[in-house]
Amino acid sequence: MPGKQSEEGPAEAGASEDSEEEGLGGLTLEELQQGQEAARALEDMMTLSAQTLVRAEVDELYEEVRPLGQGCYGRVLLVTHRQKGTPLALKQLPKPRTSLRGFLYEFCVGLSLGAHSAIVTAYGIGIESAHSYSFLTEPVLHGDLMAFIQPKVGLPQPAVHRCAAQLASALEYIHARGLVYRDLKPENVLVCDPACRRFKLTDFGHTRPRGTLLRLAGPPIPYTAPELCAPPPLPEGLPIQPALDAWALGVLLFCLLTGYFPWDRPLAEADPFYEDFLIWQASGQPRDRPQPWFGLAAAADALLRGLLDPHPRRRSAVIAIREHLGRPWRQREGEAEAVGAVEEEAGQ
Ligand SMILES: Nc1ncnc2c1ncn2[C@@H]1O[C@H](COP(=O)(O)OP(=O)(O)OP(=O)(O)O)[C@@H](O)[C@H]1O
Repeated sequence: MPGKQSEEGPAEAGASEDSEEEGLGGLTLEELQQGQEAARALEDMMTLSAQTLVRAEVDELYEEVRPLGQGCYGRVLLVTHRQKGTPLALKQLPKPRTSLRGFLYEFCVGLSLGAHSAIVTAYGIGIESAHSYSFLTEPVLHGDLMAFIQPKVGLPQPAVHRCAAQLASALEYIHARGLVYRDLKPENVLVCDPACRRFKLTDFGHTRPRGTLLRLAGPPIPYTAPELCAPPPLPEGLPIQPALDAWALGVLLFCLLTGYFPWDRPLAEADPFYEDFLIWQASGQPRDRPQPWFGLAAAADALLRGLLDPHPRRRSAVIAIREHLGRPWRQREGEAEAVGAVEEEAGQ
């Protein structure tokens, strides 16, 4: 079942200033500068936000209605403003697990990206309480994508197309600001309506400027790109690129189309499903097509093989999705499509 796995923790270092592309771990100078600008803008925003933190206990200001979700780092509550009654989502990060800097970082990344229609809107309110840090965003009340993916089936095709288009647009927006999202998975995609028409990306705790040096600190998951599993090009790690998100988007779309992960981890020596995929990727021959891919149509093959190219420089950008939206992504549409059609009518 797709989801419920978490990627690596960062082993970060500042980006190199070497002018040779080789010395930049494969990044061009322009790419490196884009990441450095994003890092500087975030630092400024964090300094300002630290000065305007509200110091109060959450229940003095907001009334808890119900939990909306729980992650490894924090919990998210539906609350209402005590005076105005406005419903809000409050993400609360316990102090023992989150530094002030870590909190400000996630808060400011969310604030800087929240104007996009497929990214959860952040309100510029950060709260420091005795035992936690919190910030407020718009509440999205239909849960996350995990609840909508039917095991062994996936999502109805029209919903997959909409989700793909909206997530690609959100990721393109993030990449254009010099950032890499790094945590694409169903739990971080919020669903705005029961017919799956609108989606919003949330959780910017792992987002980092392009060129940040990272090493895999835990076991890889299906969404982990293979370049992060390989020995890093620089001693401090891999300079991260938007291609990491393109990979994760390819894996997520496979899950939405089939209800399965394509593999457990992108390691040919340890995962036969990934090994079979690499053989097919290299040959392009129909006879090498792995069994889990049988139900996909030619447009989905072309899209996913581009997003899941093992070489990050050859991998398609997330926006490649646009070229493939008008065509079917599954070979045969069955029960799931019928359910989708009914839900769509109901949602109109
Ligand atoms: N604005 C929101 N509206 C509704 N539900 C939300 C909202 N934000 C988050 N959630 C729910 O809360 C869950 C946990 O939130 P989030 O991913 O931000 O926490 P986390 O601790 O950073 O998670 P992770 O372990 O993935 O890093 C999400 O999977 C989602 O179901």
